[in-house]
This record gives sequence, C-alpha cells and structure tokens, in this order.
Amino acid sequence: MTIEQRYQLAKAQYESWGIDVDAALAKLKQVPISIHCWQGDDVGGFEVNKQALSGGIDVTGNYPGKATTPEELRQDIEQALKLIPGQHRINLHAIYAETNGEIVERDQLKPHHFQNWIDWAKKHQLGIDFNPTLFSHPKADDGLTLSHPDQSIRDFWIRHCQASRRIAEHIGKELGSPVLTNIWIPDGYKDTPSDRLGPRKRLKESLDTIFSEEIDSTYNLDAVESKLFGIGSEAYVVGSHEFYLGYAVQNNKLCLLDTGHYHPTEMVSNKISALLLFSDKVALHVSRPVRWDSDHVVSFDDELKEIGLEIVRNDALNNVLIGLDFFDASINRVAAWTIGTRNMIKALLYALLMPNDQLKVYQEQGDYTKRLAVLEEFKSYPFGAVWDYYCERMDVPAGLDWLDHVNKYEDDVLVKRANKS
Ligand SMILES: C[C@H](O)[C@H](O)[C@@H](O)C(=O)CO
Ligand SMILES: [Mn+2]
Repeated sequence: MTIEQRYQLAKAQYESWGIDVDAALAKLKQVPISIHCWQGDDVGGFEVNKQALSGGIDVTGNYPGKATTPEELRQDIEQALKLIPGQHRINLHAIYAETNGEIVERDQLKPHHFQNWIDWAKKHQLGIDFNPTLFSHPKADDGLTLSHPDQSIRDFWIRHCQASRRIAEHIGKELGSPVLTNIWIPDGYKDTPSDRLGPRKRLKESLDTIFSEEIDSTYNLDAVESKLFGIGSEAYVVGSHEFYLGYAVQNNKLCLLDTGHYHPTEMVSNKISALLLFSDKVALHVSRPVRWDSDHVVSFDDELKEIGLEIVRNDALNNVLIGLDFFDASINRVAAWTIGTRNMIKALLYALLMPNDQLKVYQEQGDYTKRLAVLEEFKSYPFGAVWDYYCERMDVPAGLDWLDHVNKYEDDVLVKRANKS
C-alpha cells in the first residue's frame, strides 16, 4: 500500500470523529520550531579565545564529525533541515558570533558579527532567536554573573545582555520576524546559602537595567529562563522558577520553561495553561531530562505528547514559542537534531488529531470514564500514516528513510571532517 493509500484510510478513521485532517496538516505547516544551533558543536561556539564549557551544564560523548567552524555548523543544520518538515527558526547563542579572527569581548558584540547567520537565514527562509551567553567565560568562573557581589562583573554581563538585545533587534528588522532573546544565567551556590535574598535583589536590579532600554516588540521579545539546579549550584539557584515567574509577569516579559529545569515529577505541560492566563506568550525549551537536567534528545514520550496537547487544545499555537534545548555528543549530531525536531512536530500533529472538543465536553459532564476511554483509544489510531503522508507532502523523507540520508552525510562529510582534524 502506498503512503497516500494508508493516509486515506487513516483520514477516514479520524474523520469519523469529526477531525479535519487536511486542516490539521495545514495548521501544522505554519508552526515554527526554534532549533538550537548548539546541538551541532556541543555548546562550543566560535570565540577566538574560546573557554571550556561551564555554567553547570555538560555534554558527554565524542561522536566524530563535530562542527568546528560556522560554515560546518550551518552545513550540518542545512542537512538536518532537509529531513525536517516545515519552515523553522535557528536559535543562536552569542558565542556563535563571527569576529574574523579578532578577540571581541562579549560586551562589545555588534550586529555585524552575526551578518553571516542573517544572510544564511534569509537564503533559507529561517527565523533566528538569540541568547546572551553568560557562561564559558573567565568572568563567570565562580558561577556568578548578573547577581555577582562585584558590581564590575555585574556591569560586564549587563552590557553583554544589552548588546545581545540590540543584536536581536537588528536581526528582527533584517528578517522581518521578532527574535526571542532569552536570558539564562548559571548563578547559584553549591551549598546552602547564608543569604538567598541578596543575590536575587541584585539579579532583579541587573534585569531592570538590561530592560530599561525600550526595544520594539516587532523586532525583539525578551524571555527569562529559570532553573532548579546545575552542576555546582545544587543547593541554590538565584534565577529560580518563582523568581522569574514573578519577574516576567510583573514586567511583561516571557517566562521560558525548560522541561529539564524542574523537579523530576514536575511537568511543564501542567504549567502552560496556568501561565497563559497571565501572559500573552510563553516560551519553551523542550528537552528530555533523564533523572536530572541531562539534555537528552527529545523523545516522542508521554510528556512531549502532553505538551503538544496543551498547546493545541488551548488554541495556543501562536502564543507558545517552541524552542528545543538538548545536546548529545554520543550520537550523530545531525540525527539528534532530526529526531528531536521531528518528534516535537509529531507531538503537535498527534494533538491536532485528537477530538479535543469532545474530550472537554466529557470532562465538563463529569464523564471521566469516557474521557479516559477515548484518550486511550486514540493512542492506537493510525497516527503514523498521517505523519508519513505529511512528510512526503512536505518533501522530506517519510518513516525511517531520513536515516539513510544521515548515514550518507556521515560518510561523505562527517567522517572526512573527523579524519582531517
Ligand atoms: C545552552 C543552555 O542549555 C541554555 O542556554 C540554557 O537554556 C539551559 O537550559 C541551561 O541549562
Ligand atoms: Mn534551556
């Protein structure tokens, strides 16, 4: 049976529930996923005076063929994009600046240091998102940045964040699409602090200074990302969830929820509807924590499906800015992007193919038996047939065929690259 024939059968089954499958696919096509560039080079970046990865995050594995130049990184992303249906965005960190062999301090970064990324994004019709990088730097060696007791260190990082917002504004103007600028800092303490309030007061003041410069939201949107703990900040993180939730709501900023940044049984899917009642937009870093904030490649698991459902059933496809955040160096990095991004899109499709309106009615009527029965029944509906059809229509490989392309790319490009270095 062809993909088209399998699709027609699946479509009929979904349509018996009143689900408009073609409309679901048309909607899906419009949803951009912000794909993080840092999966491609293990969060290295291209600074001339590059430092080891710090900030309490870690990448394990040594799969051959890591991108070591901006050209290689872009080439690898292009390969992944050929295997991912839809038109997406690329999420950059400030350390991916191109400075022509010159050492440029992070507080001195300018829009032109990202011109190659902008030109490339235009060529491939991609949006860009941005992150100041407040780690892997001598001024973050003690794990403190915007909350540092030393004013001069705080000022340096404030200037870096200000520079980042200006870069984002420029990119937003150039690409005609607002850039999400997300601030994440590693600040915290390994052991029980003797003062929790002081560092948080300093962080609040630093953020107020950073955001005191008005930037048009047509070009730039600001987000703040909390964390529960990191390596070396096990006891206390300055930018906790409550801190940033309060800050974002009070200051009209986006709260960015990273799925790896909460207690292991605390689910981001359960937070989205709560936040959307107080904020027009919410941002996500979809990741997969395995026992801790391990940043595994996103899997098509229960939590991912639940995130997709929460976005779709609350009609929030335009309100939830979906970004990815994982970095696995133990497998082919192009495959990592492909698997994780396809899974995110699959989760949205899965949600679009649910009888969400009926399920709400069952709940309102107190018919929890039917709610559970239908939710379970749909788990074995022919979702894969619709997914394959979508991939084929979007001109990317259906099923596992994408892996042949990755294997060929590995032989043609990655192995040769690894052998050269
Ligand atoms: C590269 C980091 O993962 C990223 O900036 C941040 O979003 C994070 O999640 C740190 O744990
Ligand atoms: Mn994150």
